[in-house]
Formats: sequence, structure tokens, C-alpha cells
Amino acid sequence: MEMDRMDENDWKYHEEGNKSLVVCHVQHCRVLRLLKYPAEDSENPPQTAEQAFRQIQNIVDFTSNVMSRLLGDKFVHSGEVVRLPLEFVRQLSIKIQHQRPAWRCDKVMDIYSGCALCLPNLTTPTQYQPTATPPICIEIKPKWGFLPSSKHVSRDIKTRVCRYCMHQHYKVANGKWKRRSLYCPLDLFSGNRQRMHFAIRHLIEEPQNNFKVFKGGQCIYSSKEGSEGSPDMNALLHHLRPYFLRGNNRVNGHMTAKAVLNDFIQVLVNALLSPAGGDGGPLTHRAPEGRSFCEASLFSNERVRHGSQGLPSSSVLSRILQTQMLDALDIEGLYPLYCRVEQHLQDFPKDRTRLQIDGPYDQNFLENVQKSSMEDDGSVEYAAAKVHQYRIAMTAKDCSIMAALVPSVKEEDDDEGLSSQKHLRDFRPQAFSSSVSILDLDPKPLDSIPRQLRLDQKIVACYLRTGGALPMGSLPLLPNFIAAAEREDRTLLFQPA
Ligand SMILES: O=P(O)(O)O[C@@H]1[C@@H](OP(=O)(O)O)[C@H](OP(=O)(O)O)[C@H](O)[C@H](OP(=O)(O)O)[C@H]1OP(=O)(O)O
Ligand SMILES: Nc1ncnc2c1ncn2[C@@H]1O[C@H](COP(=O)(O)OP(=O)(O)OP(=O)(O)O)[C@@H](O)[C@H]1O
Repeated sequence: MEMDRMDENDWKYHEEGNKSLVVCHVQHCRVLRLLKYPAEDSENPPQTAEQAFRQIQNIVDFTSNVMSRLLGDKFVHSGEVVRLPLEFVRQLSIKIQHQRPAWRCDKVMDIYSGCALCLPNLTTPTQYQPTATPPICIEIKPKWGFLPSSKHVSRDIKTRVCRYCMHQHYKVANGKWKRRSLYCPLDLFSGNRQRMHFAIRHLIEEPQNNFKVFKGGQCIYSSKEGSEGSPDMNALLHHLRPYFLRGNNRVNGHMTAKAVLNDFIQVLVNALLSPAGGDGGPLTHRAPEGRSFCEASLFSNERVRHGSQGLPSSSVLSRILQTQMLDALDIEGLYPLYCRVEQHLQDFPKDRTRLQIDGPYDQNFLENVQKSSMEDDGSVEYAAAKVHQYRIAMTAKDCSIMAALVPSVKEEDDDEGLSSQKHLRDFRPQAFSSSVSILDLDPKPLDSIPRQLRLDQKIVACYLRTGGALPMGSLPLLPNFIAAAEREDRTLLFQPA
């Protein structure tokens, strides 16, 4: 990419999160991830161009020297910082503005620094031969996969109901989402296929910001925050059906909605359980010490027919879970150590650099963090190491997985026009290759820790206040959806020829 010849017409709006906005190239498999600032800062950028460059370089360093080593380099793309012409960035911002979701417009795209992070476009994987059907990519933000077992946890409920399930009640009570998701991360991270299937069904049903589907690089399925309606699952099924044409589940040549959904979830579960293939990183799988079931999950313990298999140690979910578990103290045990660091920095501001509070996230950073002693000797070094471990765990609790499912090319694909062969081909089971990546591995700032404590307290208080009950109408509609889709199936089957 020649940075001095950048043309905004070569780029289009892709997606955005809370802190960054992503545009993708119309031809090449590249994205630019640009920083966002609060809208009130739009006239006065909160940092200089050099600070913005440093922030993005920190993301690259943290991703490659810390997260990639913990999660496995096969899953992680660090990208590179690029400097862009300011006029290009301004024109791009104007061009994409109308495509941005209203609920993300409390922040504006950074048009001042001219810096961005350039990454491969993970929704259009290139390492596969082109097939008639483009790859389907599924993005999952799995969130916290374990219950804390730290002795510092003051409320018993936190050891029985997972943070995501409790947070759902808080989010519905505060109007962030209209309906509660029945997805439970502990089911997804269980490694048990039935529980994982159950978890993904609930992600599909109520995706919120935890689930998106892309086809040929376009987002075809996601939630809109605050929206009344559910996303269009019939449209999703319409997109998925051609990928899952197979003999077994057909009724008179037509595949039921339930069968399409089941096959889709099964292929996704396979991708999530597949091994890294390369250097999976230095972790060995350690099972969570707390309970492995969340009391709020609707998956009944008794339904696990074949016992809990656990996660394969080099699978993407295992890697993420192990990294999340670096939070061994829970925010309640961590907060006093954070205060020790803060106090020390007030007394000795120059130690901010020595303790690597804002980086640099160089090769030594992870080693220093890992070799910290187990026992608290009262030092600021011990406290800083624990705070760093917690921040690494926070990143793993907020990252996303992108699983690209690519239909395997079959020999008969070249035999266009041979209708009998085509007929045969349609009835063979569809095979997929998959490639899995992890995105959004930014370091979390030190000052996010007090916010985490406050949020933890609010979530628990809200859950205890409501006793886990929710307002009428805030439960999702999957059984209705399946029933409706099956009714539609029957209608299709009995259409007159
Ligand atoms: O604190 P949480 O668990 O609500 O997570 C925040 C996410 O909310 P979620 O619950 O996933 O809807 C939040 O996601 P949304 O903006 O809600 O899509 C961000 O990911 C936020 O990270 P950052 O501050 O932008 O780096 C996340 O904040 P931190 O990971 O920094 O805590
Ligand atoms: N390399 C990539 N390829 C394709 N799509 C991407 C890529 N990186 C990000 N995206 C898309 O852009 C969205 C926003 O990116 P990202 O999650 O990194 O933003 P964020 O602002 O850090 O998110 P958060 O709200 O979690 O803080 C992602 O959810 C994903 O859909």
C-alpha cells in the first residue's frame, strides 16, 4: 500500500467498537483500524499525533510481545502502525459517517493524528482457493469463561453465577439491551459439545455485541444496540442454507431450518475446538478452580450425556481461558494492590517508566510480569506485577474470536452443466476448512481498574436486588423463531409446483 497515494474511494466502512473504527479496502484483504475519541473532544484532540502513534505502537507491541505469546502466534495478527495523509483521513471520515450506527456516534473517528493500525482483513481470508461460495466468518466475543475462586471475593453469588449472566440483568435494567441473552460463556468454554452448541444457539438468538456473521467480508447478521426487534434469522438461514446442503437432513430435497442451524453450529464448534497447529504458546491447560457451571445457565447439568470433555489445550478457547485466569485475585483482591501502585506513583512519579505502567511492552515485559513472586512481600514491584497480570487478563476477557469457515473445493465444481453430477454433488456432505484468529488485543489502561471495581459492585448489587428476575418481555425468542422457521419450511415444502 502506498501511503502517499491513498484514495478514500478505495476504502469502505467495515465495523466499529467502543474504541476504534475499522475500514476495509475494496480490493485488497486489508483493514485500517483508526482510534476514536469522545465527540466532545472532536475540536481538540485529546492527544498529539505522536502520542496517538505511540498508543498504536503500544497496541502492536502488546499484541506481539505479550498476547501472542500467551495465546499462540497462529491465532494472533499484530499488524503495523501506518501514517496516513491527513486529507485522506478527513475525506474518509466524511464518506463513512452516514454508515456508522447511531449508538456508536458518541465518539468520533480520529482525523488529527494521521495514524492507524493496518491489519489483514480477517473476514476475507486469502489463504484459500476461491470457491463458488465465499467464506463464512463468525465473530464471537466470548467474555469471561470462569467463576472466580479467589478468597477475596466478598459475595458468594459471584462464585455461583458468572459475570456475563449477572451483567445481562444490569444491561437490561439500564436499557443497553432490550432483551437478555441466554448465552452463558461457561457453556461455551466447557469443551462439552452439547453445552457449546447450546451456548452458540443462544448467541445466534440474541447476538448483542457478542456475535456477528460475515459472508464474503460483509456483515450479514448482528444486533443493533437498543433496537426493539431481533435480527433477521430467516435472512441468516437463507445465507447459510447453500453451505449446508447435504443428504442426511433433507425432507423431500429440502433442508429444515433446524438442520441448517445444527450443521452450522457443529462446524463452528469444530473450528473452536481445533488445535492451533503451530506454536500454541507456553501455557498448559489448567482447569478453573471454581465451579464449572453457572447457576444462571439454562443448560441443565444432567443433560451432559457423555461427561465434560474439557477443552483441548491448544484450542483457541483454551488459550483465551488460560489467559483470562491470570486474574487470580478477582478485582476485589486486586484493587488494594492497584491502590498501592497508585500511591507509589504519586510519591515517585518517575517510577512509572521503571514499572512499565504504560509500556513499553517489549520482549522483557511478560517475563518480568511472570517472574513476580507468589507471596506478597509488601513491595510496589509485587503490586505492579499483579496489576499487569490483571490487565492482561482483562484484555483476554474482552477479545473476540474470528472463525473463518471455507467450504472445501470439490472436483465436480469444474463440471458446470453436467446436471446429473451436480445433483450428486448436492447430496454429498459439505466439508469445511477453518481458520481461527483473535482480535482486539489492546492493553487496558491502568485507570480502567477503579471503573472495573465500581462496575463489579453495580452488577452484583443489581443482580441481588432483582434476585435474578427480569422485566416481562426481556427474554429472547428462539423457540418461537425455530417454530416459525419450521412452519416456513413446511410452507415451502408444500408449495404447488
Ligand atoms: O467492562 P465490560 O465487561 O462491560 O466490557 C466493556 C465492553 O462492554 P461489554 O460488556 O462487552 O458490552 C465494551 O464493549 P461495547 O462498547 O459495549 O461494545 C468495550 O469492549 C470495553 O472495552 P474498552 O473500554 O473499549 O477497551 C469493555 O470494557 P473493559 O474490558 O475495558 O472493562
Ligand atoms: N482485522 C480485522 N479484520 C476484519 N474485521 C475486523 C478486524 N479488526 C476488527 N474488525 C471488526 O471491527 C470491529 C471493531 O474492532 P475492535 O473490536 O478491534 O474495536 P474496539 O473498539 O477495540 O472494540 P471494543 O468495543 O471491544 O473496545 C470488530 O468487532 C470486528 O467486527
